[in-house]
Amino acid sequence: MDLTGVIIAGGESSRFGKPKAFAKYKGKELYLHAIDSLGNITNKISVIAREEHMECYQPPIHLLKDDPLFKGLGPLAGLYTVMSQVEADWYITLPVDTPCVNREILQRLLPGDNAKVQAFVPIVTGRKQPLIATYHYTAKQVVYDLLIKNKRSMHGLLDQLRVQYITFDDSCEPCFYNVNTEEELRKLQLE
Ligand SMILES: Nc1nc2c(ncn2[C@@H]2O[C@H](COP(=O)(O)OP(=O)(O)OP(=O)(O)O)[C@@H](O)[C@H]2O)c(=O)[nH]1
Repeated sequence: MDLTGVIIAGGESSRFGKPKAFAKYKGKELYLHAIDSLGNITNKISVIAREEHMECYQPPIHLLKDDPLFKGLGPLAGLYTVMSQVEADWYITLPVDTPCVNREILQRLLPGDNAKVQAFVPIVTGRKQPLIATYHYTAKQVVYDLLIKNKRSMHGLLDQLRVQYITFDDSCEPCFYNVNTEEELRKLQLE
């Protein structure tokens, strides 16, 4: 199985006030946490970053910027970018701001035998987590069709794919925590 890891890091970090990718959690930048987590399951990883930050990542990293057609249209634009520029059967996505996702979680999202499934998506405490999920390359056209109509919702994408939902125990919720503000990161450091 050809699986590419995708770190979605092209957001504005407006609530955080500075680029989240380079904020430190437990002494290490958030983007490096994401690389380490995905590195447990694949050695092919692409980071979809903002153009103005390309120089700030430490090589060797495969960096991409949003396809100009959909630049800034949210995480869906990041998914489209990697699907159109990196050939793979499957893409496993991770936002740059979820430093507690671990190998056990990602392993449960690896594609299974059901050839009809186009996405494996976690559900935790009743909430779908489409940003931390695995997508088949056949989803690319669906992503394109949404973005070209300026539809940016990842949940909207799920509505149009054959999805297998993976339900996680409520106790896993902290692993899915995503950091939006500096205050949230400070609190997380204390836990
Ligand atoms: N490639 C790409 N990634 C994005 C884009 N917008 C958001 N993301 C990423 O998607 C994930 C979730 O983004 P949000 O938390 O909603 O947005 P954010 O820009 O990080 O933060 P805010 O500006 O405070 O909303 C983060 O990892 C972002 O880096 C985009 O337009 N392109």
